[in-house]
Amino acid sequence: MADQSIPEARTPGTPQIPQTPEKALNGETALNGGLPESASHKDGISRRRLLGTAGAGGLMLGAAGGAVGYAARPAEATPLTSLGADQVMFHGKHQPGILQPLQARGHVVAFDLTAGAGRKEAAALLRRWSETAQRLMAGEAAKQDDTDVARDAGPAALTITFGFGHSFFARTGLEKQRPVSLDPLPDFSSDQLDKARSNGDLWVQIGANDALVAFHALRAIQKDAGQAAKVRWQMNGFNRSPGATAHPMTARNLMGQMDGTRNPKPTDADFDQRIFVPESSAKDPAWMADGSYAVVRRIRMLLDDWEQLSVKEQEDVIGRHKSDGAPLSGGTETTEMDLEKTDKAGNLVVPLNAHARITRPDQNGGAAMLRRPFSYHDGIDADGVPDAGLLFICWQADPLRGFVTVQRKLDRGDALSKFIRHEASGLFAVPGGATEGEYVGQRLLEG
Ligand SMILES: C=CC1=C(C)c2cc3[nH]c(cc4nc(cc5[nH]c(cc1n2)c(C)c5CCC(=O)O)C(CCC(=O)O)=C4C)c(C)c3C=C
Ligand SMILES: [Fe+2]
Repeated sequence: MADQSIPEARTPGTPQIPQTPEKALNGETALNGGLPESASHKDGISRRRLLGTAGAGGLMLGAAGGAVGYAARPAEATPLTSLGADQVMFHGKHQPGILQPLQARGHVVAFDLTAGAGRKEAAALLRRWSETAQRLMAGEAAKQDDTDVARDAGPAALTITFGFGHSFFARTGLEKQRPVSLDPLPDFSSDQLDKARSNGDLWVQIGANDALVAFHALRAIQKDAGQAAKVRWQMNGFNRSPGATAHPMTARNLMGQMDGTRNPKPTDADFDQRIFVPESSAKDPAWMADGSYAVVRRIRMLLDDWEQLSVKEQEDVIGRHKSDGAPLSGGTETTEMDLEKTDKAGNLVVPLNAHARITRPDQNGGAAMLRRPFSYHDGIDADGVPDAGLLFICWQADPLRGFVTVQRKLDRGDALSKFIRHEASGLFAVPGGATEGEYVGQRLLEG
């Protein structure tokens, strides 16, 4: 099929408004992309309407600029809602899909290179994937054989992120470039991992605030793989839809808890150091500069057992109130937890094995990670048990200092562990973002 993109449909001169990553992550987004509400009017369209809700972080385009790519949009068409118009830029220092707010839909998919495919085919694949990601994230059609699934929709904050697994490097003759941080994760006593749904040569994370936009991207990425790579496993997830709450709030997981409260923030002095590989790293190859390591765990929630607990028992497992996420030691969601506080009987109000106590960086030698999960639900097993839980995805500069340190601690006595089961696992090196004219991973594949 011919290229359907009509770039001239983008409003000429529509400004691209950068958002600070801090606002992006926390969902504290100005409706007008940080400009005064009354700022400017363009052709009678208010700036607010033009830009839409700047909720996706990265660089945003708004309603008039977000829906290019499919023809037959009437000249007088009503602009897209802010949700559809939200656009994240593909090019940048870091790949998209790390710093942006959680999207309502997510797909994660791992590929293995096929028998005949090596470095050359992998490079061509990453080039194709990068072009597709750039086009789809801009609301354009795929270059070849677009399926029309996202026709009529804007980019809806679509992000597509690419990573390399341990096995990729031997397959492509690039063993010398394999980061030591990709060494296999240790076994944990609570693991019940399905090897067929773990790891993989290549990993792609897709997020969007519209289910059709997300599926469209997944299908395009799969078709681009062609003869070079085959799907190894694929998982689907979701989060709350933007706008579902009266004001931006921390997401809830399928146990009903507020989950994400204590995520590191880009304004933290050590944020970059904890989450991204520095430009000159003694431990990492140069091609990983500005990249990050993603640990992906499919964690089933044993909801029948969990839901037997009283709310008070559930709160003791986590160490925070279920209603508002406030620590059991008092205050609001953002109040610092008082680890020493005792009740009248002298018992600690935040139990020693509470999940939110033992995962704290100050209890783990500073270990920190950026958690950016999706919930999942894959139906109900024959015995009536929901196959549901968390696609736990966390980002860090060093998985040994981040995920592994904390998971070892959890293994030794987390109150939550009775109610969850780790069923699949992956560890991927996610290189820095591509610059204009570059594809993701080029510094590795052509370095
Ligand atoms: C190894 C890392 C972690 C796994 C695995 C994990 C699983 C998991 N967590 C929840 C629910 C909550 N986690 C919370 C906090 C929290 N969890 C981790 C790490 C892992 N969680 C960290 C590093 C933190 C933050 C600690 C801190 O900095 O204080 C919370 C509390 C609210 C919050 O801060 O987000 C909840 C709730 C589930 C349900 C789960 C597995 C299914
Ligand atoms: Fe947690």
